[in-house]
Amino acid sequence: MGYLIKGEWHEGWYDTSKTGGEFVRADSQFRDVVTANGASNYPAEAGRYHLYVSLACPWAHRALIFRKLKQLEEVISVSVVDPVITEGGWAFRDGFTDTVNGFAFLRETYVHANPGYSGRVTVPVLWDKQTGRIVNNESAEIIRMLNSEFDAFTPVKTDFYPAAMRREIDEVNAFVYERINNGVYKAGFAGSQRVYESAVTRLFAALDEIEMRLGQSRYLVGVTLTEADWRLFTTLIRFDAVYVTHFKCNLRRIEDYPNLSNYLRDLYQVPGIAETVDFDHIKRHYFLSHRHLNPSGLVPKGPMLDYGTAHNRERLMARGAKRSVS
Ligand SMILES: N[C@@H](CCC(=O)N[C@@H](CS)C(=O)NCC(=O)O)C(=O)O
Repeated sequence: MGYLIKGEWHEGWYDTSKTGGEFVRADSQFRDVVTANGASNYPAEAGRYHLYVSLACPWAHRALIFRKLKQLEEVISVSVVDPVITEGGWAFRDGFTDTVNGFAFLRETYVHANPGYSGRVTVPVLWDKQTGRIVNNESAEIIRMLNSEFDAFTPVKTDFYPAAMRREIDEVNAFVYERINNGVYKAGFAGSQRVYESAVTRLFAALDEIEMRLGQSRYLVGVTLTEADWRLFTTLIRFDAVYVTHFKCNLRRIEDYPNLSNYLRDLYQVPGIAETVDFDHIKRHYFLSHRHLNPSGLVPKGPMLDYGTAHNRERLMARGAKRSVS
């Protein structure tokens, strides 16, 4: 694992010494947008854009979910990196190939797009084949583009970020991002016992709150399945398999929460979603990439959980969310 400084690769782990042991996620740097109406440099077109993803990564998983839900498989192509990060960062090897540029390492896309790039090399990356540039490497923005800007090229017009619900979706997203999506990393990458304990306590307080909310409504924002649910899903589906042990988020499992565990099954069983979940990549990525957290390099065999079993969420269809997160 490492990062680029002015286009040069350096090996190195996240430095938490300057932040009192706290893991601080850096902002993504490529923030252009694809637009349906040509209002940006990147007009929506079929076959022009490419996604670089890891099947292991919760942020990249968001993008794969939106590509699947919006039936954009023929419109936006994909390259999958090797799930294990070793020296050199995310790489294409052992059958994982960069089908657009033929690069050996993902970092080459960053340097190609910006030769002076300094920062981490992360997935997902939305690449423009026409200009050879990175359009965007922020999953929260990539899913918005897939949700709305490619509707001319898909029969699926479902809007997962409807205008009338945006305020509430944004509110839930902010809470879920800070306390849960990033919360598991704050626990797992904490550089001291104090920081870890505080992170894990905040994480589970947030899960308790979401558990209550999901007792009132089928989805995070009432009876409509929205972007907010998919953003939570990618963390929940990794939780019992990885975060409980590898990141020491072990006060409870998702399986121990009646509402969260049924909700997770409900989302997992949405047509197409199970195909986007790859537990082999997920487990190998975390347990083999962060070797200082798992020096033996052994990948756990379990847990034995089946997300295809029945859930009880339909009974909540008539009711909307009454509670709001604080
Ligand atoms: N804010 C970014 C975060 C992406 C991210 O951190 N991806 C991780 C994989 S789960 C990564 O590529 N990490 C490599 C690194 O930090 O060196 C997004 O949501 O797109």
